[in-house]
Amino acid sequence: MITARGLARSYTTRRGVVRAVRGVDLDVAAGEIVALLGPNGAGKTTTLRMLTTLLRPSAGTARVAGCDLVADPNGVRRRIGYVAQHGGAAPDCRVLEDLVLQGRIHGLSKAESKRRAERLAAELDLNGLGGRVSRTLSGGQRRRLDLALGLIHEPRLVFLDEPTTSLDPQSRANLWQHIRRLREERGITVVVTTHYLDEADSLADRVLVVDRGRVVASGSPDELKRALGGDALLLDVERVEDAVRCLEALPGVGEVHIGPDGVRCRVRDGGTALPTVLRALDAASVPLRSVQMRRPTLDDVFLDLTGRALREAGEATPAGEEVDSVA
Ligand SMILES: Nc1ncnc2c1ncn2[C@@H]1O[C@H](COP(=O)(O)OP(=O)(O)OP(=O)(O)O)[C@@H](O)[C@H]1O
Repeated sequence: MITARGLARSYTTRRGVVRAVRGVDLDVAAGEIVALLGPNGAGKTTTLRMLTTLLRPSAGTARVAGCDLVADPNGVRRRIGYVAQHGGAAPDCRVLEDLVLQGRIHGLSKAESKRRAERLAAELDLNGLGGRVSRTLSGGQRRRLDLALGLIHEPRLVFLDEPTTSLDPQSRANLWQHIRRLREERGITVVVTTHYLDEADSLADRVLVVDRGRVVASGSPDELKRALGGDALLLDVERVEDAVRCLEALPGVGEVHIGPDGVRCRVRDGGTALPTVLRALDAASVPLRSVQMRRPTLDDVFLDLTGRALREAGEATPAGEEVDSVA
């Protein structure tokens, strides 16, 4: 459904050239749900905007839904759906009117547009809301309407940019359910960008981890976590620097990292390593408040690949913001 090679995009700003995407290769098969996972500024939106023809690549080639991205952008546009980060619903328009209008923009007859609008409203739990003005909808309802607007022309491939940002946990899980069901029932292919680990983990068949404009790993969430192996230990300690020194000196303890929740490290087998770790911290007089042992998460995968935790990466390092001075 998508084949991209060496996709790149730079922005020229007053400070210089920002290389937002630096050569992305991508293969997405029909019917897959693929997540581009990365921190703020990693280049996810730029990649999506290129694949949806909204932005011309500075370099690289791609075929999207059977059409060449650069030679036939209209062909691509006709075959895909795109739901932007802030959605496309008109705040003062009524739900069904907006859906019908969107269908008409895609060249559907009034009757066909209305039929599809009603079907989508039913599928996406918008029944009974057809007469409501969009700005009065809840966040979850609004995102479902955005999704419906992106699907009215029945594309085989849909791109969703950060679909659940600013939704509460229940509405997020509900939207994932809808997206999965649309895939099951309509067989659509979904490419989604996210900086939420749980979203990539529970929604996607395959995750492409994006950092500083590059894909640094790809695989199913389980494959990525399995490849890492071992267990993660999270230690809430009082003297963080001493704890780090102590852990780094222990054989079999790797990737010691200070995060917002405490000191994190990886060990081959948590059950065996834990007593050794606790004894060493005690011997170094490092007070321990709590310890958690768990299987690796996608955050551990990101940490392993980049040396930074995903949740901190956006703030700690302006990924992609490496500015090359203008010649
Ligand atoms: N129009 C623009 N002009 C200049 N720089 C830009 C522009 N759009 C994006 N960038 C920069 O390109 C880099 C990648 O941005 P992009 O929006 O693609 O990242 P992202 O991973 O989607 O982040 P987010 O999750 O915050 O949307 C960032 O450093 C960003 O500041």
